[in-house]
Amino acid sequence: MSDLMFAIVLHPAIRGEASTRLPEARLEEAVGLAAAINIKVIAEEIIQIGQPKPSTLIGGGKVEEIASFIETHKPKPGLVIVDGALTPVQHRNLEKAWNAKVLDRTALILEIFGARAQTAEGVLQVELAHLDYQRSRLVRSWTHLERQRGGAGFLGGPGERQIESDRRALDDKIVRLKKKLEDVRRTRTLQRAKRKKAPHPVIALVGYTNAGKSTLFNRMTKASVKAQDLLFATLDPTMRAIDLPSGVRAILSDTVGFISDLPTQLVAAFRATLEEVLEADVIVHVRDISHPDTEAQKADVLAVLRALGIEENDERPVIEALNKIDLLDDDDRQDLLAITRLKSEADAGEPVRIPMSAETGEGVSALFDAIEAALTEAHQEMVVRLSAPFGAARAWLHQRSDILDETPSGVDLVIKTRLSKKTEGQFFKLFPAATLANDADAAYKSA
Ligand SMILES: Nc1nc2c(ncn2[C@@H]2O[C@H](COP(=O)(O)OP(=O)(O)OP(=O)(O)O)[C@@H](O)[C@H]2O)c(=O)[nH]1
Ligand SMILES: [Mg+2]
Repeated sequence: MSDLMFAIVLHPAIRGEASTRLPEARLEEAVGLAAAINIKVIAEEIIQIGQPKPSTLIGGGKVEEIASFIETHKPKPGLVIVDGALTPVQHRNLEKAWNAKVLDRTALILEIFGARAQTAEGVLQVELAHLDYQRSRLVRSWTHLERQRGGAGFLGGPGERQIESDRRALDDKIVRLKKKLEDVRRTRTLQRAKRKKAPHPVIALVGYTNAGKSTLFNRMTKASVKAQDLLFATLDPTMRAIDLPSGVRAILSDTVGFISDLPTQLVAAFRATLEEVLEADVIVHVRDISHPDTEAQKADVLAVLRALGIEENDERPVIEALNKIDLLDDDDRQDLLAITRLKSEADAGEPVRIPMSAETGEGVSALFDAIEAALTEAHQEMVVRLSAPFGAARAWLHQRSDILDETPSGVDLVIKTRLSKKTEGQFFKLFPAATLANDADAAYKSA
C-alpha cells in the first residue's frame, strides 16, 4: 500500500477539445491537488492526444512507455493520476497495463473531499458521492459488457451476474447512507432554524480552491474586535459571528473551495452544506488575482454557483475580493488599482471589486466597508406603523429583523427596523393592515 503514496500525474491534452486554460497550468493544478492529500509526485507529463483511444484513451506506445517507467522506477509508483475523464473500460485497461491504481480527475477530487470532510454530514456526503460514482461506473461498464457479449453470443455470463449483484449491494448501501444523511440533516435543520431567529445577516465567502478564503476568514474574524463563536453554540466550525465596523453583527461563513469540472455528484452532495451560500445576504467571491488563470477560475466559480441555483440575475449583492495583490509586481498592481477605480464608477450592474491581500491585510478594511454598504443596501431601514392589535406582527418582525426603535403612537406601535426586500414583501403580505411610515411621519415624530 505504501507505494500508493508515490504517483505519476498525467494531463491528457486532447486535440480539438476547447479549454480556457493552458495544459501546463492544468497539469500544475493536478499536481497541487495530489499534494493536497500528501501524495508524492515523482513524475508529471502532458500527454498530447490526437485521437482518444476507446480502450485506453492514451496511445499504445505511450501506455507502454509509462508501464516500463513504473516497472523500473525506484520507489515504484503505485498510483497514476489521469487528469481527465476516463471511461470505466479505459480505467480498467490502464490499471491492468500499468499494474497500478488509476484515479481520474473525478476520483481524485472525491479522494480529496474524503480526506478533508470533517463534519458527520460532510463525511456521509462524500461517501454518498463516492458510491454514486462507483455505481455509474458499474452501470456503464455493464452496458458495455452486455453489448460485447451480445455480439459474441454468450449473454448472461458470470461477470454480468457479478456486476448485477455488486450493483444491488451498492444500491443497498446508498439507501442506508441516504437515510443516515437525512437524520443528520434533520438535526442540522433544527439548528439552522434556531439560528434563523437571530436577526444577523450572513456573509458567505466563496471562491476557487486556494483563492485565500480561509486566510481571509481568519483575518476578518480577528480584525473584528468582538469576534466570538459563543453566540450560537451550534454554528458549524466554519461560521463565526463578527462585528462590522458600524457595530452591526453578522455571521461570516467560510465554504468549501470550488474547482473546475467539479464532479456533478459532488455539486449535488454539497448542496446542503452550501445552503449557507444560497441563503447568504452578501456573497464575497474571493479571487486569486495573481493566478494566471484567474479569469477561467472566476468562470468556474460562477458555473458552480449557477449549478447550485444562484443565477446571474440574483439580486443579492456580490463583492469580488481581488486577493493576493501582494504577489503582483508594481506595474500589474497599479493597473489593477486603476481599473478597479474606474470600474466602480462606471459599471453599475457589475460587482464591486476590492483589491486586497488577506496575507498582509491591505485592503481588508475597504472590503469591510463594501460589505457593510452592500448589507445596508440589501436591508433598507424603514419605519412601519402597526395598528392595534399588533402582537403578532411585532413578534414576527422581532424574529426576522433588526429592530432599531419602537415607539407607541396612540393604540398603535411605530417600529423602526431594517428589512431586506424579500422580508419586506413577506411582511406586508402577512400583515396587510401595517403601513409604511416615514421618519418624517408626523405621527411618528409626535409620538
Ligand atoms: N501571498 C499571499 N498568499 C495568500 C493570500 N491569501 C492566501 N494566501 C495563501 O494562499 C494559500 C491558500 O489559502 P487558503 O486561505 O487556504 O485558501 P482557500 O481559498 O481557503 O482554499 P480551499 O479551502 O482549498 O478552497 C495559502 O498558502 C495562503 O497562505 C494573500 O493575500 N497573499
Ligand atoms: Mg479554505
